[in-house]
Amino acid sequence: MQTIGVLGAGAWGTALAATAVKAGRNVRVWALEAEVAEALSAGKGNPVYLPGIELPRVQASSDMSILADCEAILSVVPAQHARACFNELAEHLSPGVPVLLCSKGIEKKTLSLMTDVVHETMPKATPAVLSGPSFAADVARGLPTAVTLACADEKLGQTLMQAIGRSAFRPYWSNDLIGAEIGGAVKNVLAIACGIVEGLELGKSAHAALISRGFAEMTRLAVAMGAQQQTLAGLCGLGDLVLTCSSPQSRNMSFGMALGQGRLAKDVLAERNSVTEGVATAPALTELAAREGVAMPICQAVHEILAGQKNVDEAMTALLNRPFKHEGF
Ligand SMILES: NC(=O)c1ccc[n+]([C@@H]2O[C@H](COP(=O)([O-])OP(=O)(O)OC[C@H]3O[C@@H](n4cnc5c(N)ncnc54)[C@H](O)[C@@H]3O)[C@@H](O)[C@H]2O)c1
Ligand SMILES: O=P(O)(O)OC[C@H](O)CO
Repeated sequence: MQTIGVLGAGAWGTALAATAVKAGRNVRVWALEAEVAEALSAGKGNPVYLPGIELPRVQASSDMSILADCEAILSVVPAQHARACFNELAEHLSPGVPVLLCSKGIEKKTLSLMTDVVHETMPKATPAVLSGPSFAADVARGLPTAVTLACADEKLGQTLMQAIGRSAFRPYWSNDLIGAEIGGAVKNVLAIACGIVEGLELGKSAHAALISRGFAEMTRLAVAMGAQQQTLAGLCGLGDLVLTCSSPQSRNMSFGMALGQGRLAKDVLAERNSVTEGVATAPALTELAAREGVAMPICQAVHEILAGQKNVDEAMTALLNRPFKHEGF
């Protein structure tokens, strides 16, 4: 597998393109913005979404035909834009080409996971999932990172791992796509909750409790949707939950911190050109949890805050006054 396409040139698409180049691949990138494509093709990196990171020259364009003939596609567009992008990508994709889903979210309109969106829009593509604790800036700087690469076919999984992996970017194979997707989507909503706890200065004990009980929510939903419980204990579940809930480098966590400090969601989001995936995933998760009959009180509290149904104090009081119960998942 020599030629890799990257759909989406935000911070993560850029970091993954840099990784694939370092792994020895030819890399082609589709960027929404022509100026981003021009900068990437000129070897100037990505001044809009990942400034200050060197990226050896890649072929980039804002015309999606650049991805035709690629042997694998890394999809790194925000979850709410994936369907529209895949509809366009379908015209350029050869049958059977693996599409490695690297974004972390659930489609709000349909409650679809990204693999569902691939099946619906590009039925001849082979979906796989890349998810785990990995800040784009860390990966682009070559700092050590490990992620889950979930793919139903182990041989294809090995091929994809060889294509993009290297010593500082270590993929681990799993056959559990649903577990990998749910882990990545839910941790973003929990990171907003952790940020709120941090912004309210409720202390590290509350922070740890939230991570543990959030992990139980993530696991409950994933298992109800057909995932293996052990997947959630891995990089794409607990690993990413710990990273994202522990650092304001996370957009989701820093967004939650701002809410906890009394700022309005719309004002914080208006200041950003980057995506805060948990904002759209929170309402989707609340609906999914109801559909699957699982309790996700922390994620629901985040949704209620974002929907203006409760303020942060009311949401926190409601969570703290839930009945005492058995600790299990
Ligand atoms: N940044 C990270 O550290 C990181 C790490 C792992 C996973 N991810 C995931 O990767 C995905 C992309 O995040 P990011 O950080 O690379 O993005 P970003 O926040 O850096 O940039 C936003 C991206 O959204 C794109 N975009 C905006 N409107 C669009 C539209 N209508 N159609 C298509 N694309 C559109 C922009 O072109 C840009 O590429 C998210 O799901 C995120 O959760 C990010
Ligand atoms: O900045 P965030 O919150 O989107 O998190 C980035 C990555 O998903 C961390 O693994």
